[in-house]
Amino acid sequence: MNQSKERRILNFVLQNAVRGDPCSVMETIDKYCSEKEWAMNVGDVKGVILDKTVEEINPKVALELGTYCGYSAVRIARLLKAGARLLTVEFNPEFAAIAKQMIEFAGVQDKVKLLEGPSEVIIPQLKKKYEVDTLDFVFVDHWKDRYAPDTILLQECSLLRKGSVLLADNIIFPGAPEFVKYIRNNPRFQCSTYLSHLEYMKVQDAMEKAVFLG
Ligand SMILES: Cc1cc(-c2n[nH]c(CCNC(=O)c3cc(-c4ccc(F)cc4)cc(O)c3O)n2)ccn1
Ligand SMILES: [Mg+2]
Repeated sequence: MNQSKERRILNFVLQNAVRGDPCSVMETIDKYCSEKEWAMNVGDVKGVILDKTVEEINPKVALELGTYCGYSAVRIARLLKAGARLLTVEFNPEFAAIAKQMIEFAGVQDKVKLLEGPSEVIIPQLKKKYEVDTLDFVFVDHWKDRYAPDTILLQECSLLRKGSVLLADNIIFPGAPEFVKYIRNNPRFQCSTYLSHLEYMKVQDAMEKAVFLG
């Protein structure tokens, strides 16, 4: 049975990147996906916006919705300080299996917990099952029609505190219009938009940063 694109990406990393070196893993994925096969990693251009946001917040507890191959989990985890952790949620079992190997190869597995399942099931489990109090940072990068409902669910589950930061990918392409409408008109969030480009393409995209005001 022929290999998936995600398996080809992982194999390219295993054969070409430096084990235990997160930057090498990121560079190798970006090389493969810009030269050989496009894939929906946040990528090296929007990745810098993600880096700056994580460095500014220096989160103790971070959540990622949409692991995919683990590119942004590696990207975020490499910046986390000792004792800080990233919980990342992936719905697709094949993607989760690839991401697990990617995260381990990069050597950031001690900072990352990969949770398999749909966001609407996992989010309500974070407090009791995964011992989360509140989230300092959330990277929203999963199904675009789940951005708004899951932002509401995070609030309903009391997972956000004054100053929690959400960073949402793909605000322009593929787009998350319900989320943009919800978050920009919501007095409980302070929003800013970072114009950029879709990963590995000249197509315009953007990221939305939303600070929860409590
Ligand atoms: C419900 C639930 C879901 C998840 C979940 N896990 N993994 C994902 C991946 C979601 N990501 C995307 O679909 C995505 C798509 C594009 C794209 C596609 C096609 C184009 F032509 C152009 C751009 C670009 C991107 O940057 C994206 O992020 N969701 C996890 C948990 N619970
Ligand atoms: Mg994305």
